[in-house]
Amino acid sequence: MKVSIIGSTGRVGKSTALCLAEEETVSVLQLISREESFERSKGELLDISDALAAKGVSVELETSSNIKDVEDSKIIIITAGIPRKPNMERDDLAHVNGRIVAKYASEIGKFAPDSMILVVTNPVDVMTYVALKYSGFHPSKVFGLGNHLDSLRLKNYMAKHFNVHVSEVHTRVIGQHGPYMVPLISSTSIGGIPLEYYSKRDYFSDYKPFDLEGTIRKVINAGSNIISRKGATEYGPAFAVSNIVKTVLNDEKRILTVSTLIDGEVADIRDVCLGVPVKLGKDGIEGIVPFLMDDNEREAFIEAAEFVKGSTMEVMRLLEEEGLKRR
Ligand SMILES: NC(=O)c1ccc[n+]([C@@H]2O[C@H](COP(=O)([O-])OP(=O)(O)OC[C@H]3O[C@@H](n4cnc5c(N)ncnc54)[C@H](O)[C@@H]3O)[C@@H](O)[C@H]2O)c1
Repeated sequence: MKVSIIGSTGRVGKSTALCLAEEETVSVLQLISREESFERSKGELLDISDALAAKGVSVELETSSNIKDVEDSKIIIITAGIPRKPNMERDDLAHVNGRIVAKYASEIGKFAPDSMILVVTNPVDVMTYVALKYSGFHPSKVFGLGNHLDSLRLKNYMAKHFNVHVSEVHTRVIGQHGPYMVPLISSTSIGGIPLEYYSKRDYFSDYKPFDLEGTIRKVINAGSNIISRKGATEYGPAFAVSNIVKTVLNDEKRILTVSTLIDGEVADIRDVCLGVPVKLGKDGIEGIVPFLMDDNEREAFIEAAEFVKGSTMEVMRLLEEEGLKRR
């Protein structure tokens, strides 16, 4: 069970490394960095080793600046790339990060042809498509983190509002990891009871009206809100990545929302990567789980698809113009 992280000296990369190692999800963790970050990567490895000793956990940690060392990985996580600064949209990074992701995906296709790729680099839906096309992998093997994190944020806000354990909230966010995200409110339930019932009667003695619009705005702005205060998001993405990796390595068949290629399965949308609920197991995506949308959600999902597709096609055109050849 070898897992590699590309971009392992970055804030998301190193937090992900610690999280995966301390949960004993993997047996070998390969930290890949650029040549100029190699010493730093070694430092991260030593620091994580100390943490694991304190925890009494034994995971083999390796570090390399040679991409060839991703070979034999089951999953390769790409976190390499430029992060957003305050007041930037994720989409502003599409071209510059597209180059980085295309290069690594192509090398992964060459050195680890039987692996799976989990993309974290933003704008993640566009980058998932780039990784898919430049690795030459089957769509079931390439997926992106975005809406799983958004879904966790929504769950968390709702659990706090209704004062229930977070596991009682069943909800998800689909579409784009960004302003075109679509919270699936029509299928949201708390303790198995549809959300709409909670506005009709007082289920709890401490019931307060739920501000749905305000909560959705909070989820959309959650990343920016953290970035404007501390410069980056780290722990949320790292633990969300760990959920996905564990689900695959342990063949858990959990239904998580990841960015994946949509090709006619939803609202007749084709050839774009977006967040949808999928069943995940040891071979990656076992299928998109059919889900219900009301008319507004469907319209918003189609709008998200149009936006992400426009951005994706533009990046693919620029990469091809620059001579980056697909596998
Ligand atoms: N999908 C999500 O939910 C999510 C959440 C948080 C961050 N992100 C994204 O993850 C990426 C990393 O964020 P971060 O905060 O860790 O950034 P960071 O600046 O801390 O780390 C970036 C990493 O990428 C590497 N890197 C930078 N330029 C590179 C290049 N040209 N070639 C190869 N490697 C390069 C750096 O060496 C470093 O290891 C960003 O694109 C960020 O927007 C996504």
